[in-house]
Amino acid sequence: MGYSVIDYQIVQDHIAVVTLSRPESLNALNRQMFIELGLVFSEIERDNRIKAVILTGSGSKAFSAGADVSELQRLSAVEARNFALAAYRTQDQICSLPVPTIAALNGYALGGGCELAMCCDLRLASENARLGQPEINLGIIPGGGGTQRLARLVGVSRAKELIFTGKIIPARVAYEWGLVNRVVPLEELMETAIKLAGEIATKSRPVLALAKSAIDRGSDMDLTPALHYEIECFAGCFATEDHHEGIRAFLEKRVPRYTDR
Ligand SMILES: CCCCC/C=C/C(=O)SCCNC(=O)CCNC(=O)[C@H](O)C(C)(C)COP(=O)(O)OP(=O)(O)OC[C@H]1O[C@@H](n2cnc3c(N)ncnc32)[C@H](O)[C@@H]1OP(=O)(O)O
Repeated sequence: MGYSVIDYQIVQDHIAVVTLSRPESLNALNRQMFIELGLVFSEIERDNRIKAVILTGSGSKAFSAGADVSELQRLSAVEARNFALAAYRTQDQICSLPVPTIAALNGYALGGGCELAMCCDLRLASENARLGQPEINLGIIPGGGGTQRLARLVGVSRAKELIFTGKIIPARVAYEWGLVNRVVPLEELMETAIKLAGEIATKSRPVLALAKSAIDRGSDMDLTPALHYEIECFAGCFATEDHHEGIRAFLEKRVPRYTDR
């Protein structure tokens, strides 16, 4: 399928790379971008070969500087709601993809860009990356999950500090706060992301999906139902062919050969 504001590639058989591609506006997120992200993530979901997805931005300056401010400028309250709902649907597709996702933050990840990064399972940042929710400086608040996902990742206090001040933090601070998993030089970012994706891709696809579901759905529950949900996911592993292979390979002292069934 042809895309105009994103780029899509499959590298090393099992790894998909989706690139936000509007470098002239620091990969600002417009309606078309959300439409194409929805389409590409549907394509990825249907492709059983893919075992890890990397989401990054074009150029060396930004992952995404947020929602396209020139589009926001024209919105009525009703249209703003529809825009945020459309973004929510795409984000929900990304969050519930049964395959691990890695955001490779190659520069600014601001506003909707930071919100999109927080929809991924893991975040790697280049040393020049800067993260924040500066919407307050435009007279608005985050509308793409920033008030919720940021607070869950860094705690309510730090989320409030970022959202109330619009302050942008460097990658190092984002790492100290637990907002990104790792910080690497820009030149090594994609190599590191592909290496991590490759490591994940050696595991069983259905078992990765069960691990992701146990963590994500469980973290939206109280502890007791979450622990019961984990038990269901654990039991689900025993319905896969791959768990036989994993256990057999361990006992035979060899590397498992998963078939993703
Ligand atoms: C997920 C659902 C969304 C829900 C709501 C989300 C809301 C938002 O995300 S609001 C936007 C939040 N982001 C921002 O406020 C950041 C805006 N950008 C900046 O502050 C700066 O561009 C910068 C600090 C990121 C970089 O500054 P600088 O190095 O000086 O680069 P320029 O400002 O010259 O930018 C180059 C070029 O890109 C255009 N641009 C940057 N960000 C956006 C944007 N968010 N929307 C539209 N266009 C953007 C900028 O206007 C420049 O274009 P030209 O003037 O044509 O060269």
